[in-house]
Amino acid sequence: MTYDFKEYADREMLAIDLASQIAGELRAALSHQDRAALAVPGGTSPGPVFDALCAADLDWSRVDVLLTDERWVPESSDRSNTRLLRERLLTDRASAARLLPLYAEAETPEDKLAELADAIAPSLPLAVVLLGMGADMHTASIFPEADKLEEALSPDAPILLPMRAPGAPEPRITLSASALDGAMKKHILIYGREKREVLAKAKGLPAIEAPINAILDEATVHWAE
Ligand SMILES: O=C(O)[C@H](O)[C@@H](O)[C@H](O)[C@H](O)COP(=O)(O)O
Repeated sequence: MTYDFKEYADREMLAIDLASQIAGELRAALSHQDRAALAVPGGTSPGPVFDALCAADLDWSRVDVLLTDERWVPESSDRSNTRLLRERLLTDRASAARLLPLYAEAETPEDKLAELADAIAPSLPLAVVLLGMGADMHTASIFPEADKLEEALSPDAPILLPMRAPGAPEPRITLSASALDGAMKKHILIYGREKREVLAKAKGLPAIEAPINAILDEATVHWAE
C-alpha cells in the first residue's frame, strides 16, 4: 500500500491548496463525464477547505455533493454534518451543486437506508472523496469496534450502512469502504502531531483494527500542524 503525504506550512495554506486540487479534479472529471460526485466528511477539520472550495469556478450544476458519513440527527442539531455542508460548502458558486442527502427524518438510519442508498447509487463511482480520520483510526463512520465493522469493510458491502460504535454518541450512517475506496481521487485531511503519529502507527495493521487502511492506497494525505 502506498500513499502520498503532503505537509503544509499551516492550515490556511493547506485549505487553499487542497480546495484548488479538488476543484481541478472535479473540472477534469466534468470534461469527460456529464456529472461528477464529490463526497466530503463532517467533523471539525474540513470547514476551511469548504470555505475555499465553495468559490471555485467550475460547473457546480453538474456536481453531486454528498457526505462520507452522517450522524443520525436532524439538521437543527449542531452535530449535523449536513448542516455544516449547507453552511460552508453549498454556498457561493457551489450552491448550484446537487446535495445527495445521507439523512432523512426518521427514528433510525435503518428506516431510510434503502431510499438514501438508491438515490446515491447512480452517482457512483465518486469522482473525488475527501476523508477525515479520528485518533482511533476510524474514517467516515467506520470505527474500530463498530457493530457493522466487518460488513463495512467487505468488498461486497452495500453502498451505505447504519453504524453504531462505542466512540460515537449517536447512530451513524456511512458509505462503505468499497464505495469510498472506489473514488477516482482520494484525499485524507488530518491536522496535528497526534494524528500524524496515529497514521504512522496504522501502517501494517489490518483494516479491522485500523479502518483508515481500507481507503489509503493511492490516496493523498494532507497534513498541517
Ligand atoms: O462525522 C464525522 O465525525 C466524520 O465524518 C468523521 O469520520 C471525521 O472525519 C473524523 O472523526 C475526524 O474528525 P475531526 O475532523 O473532527 O477530527
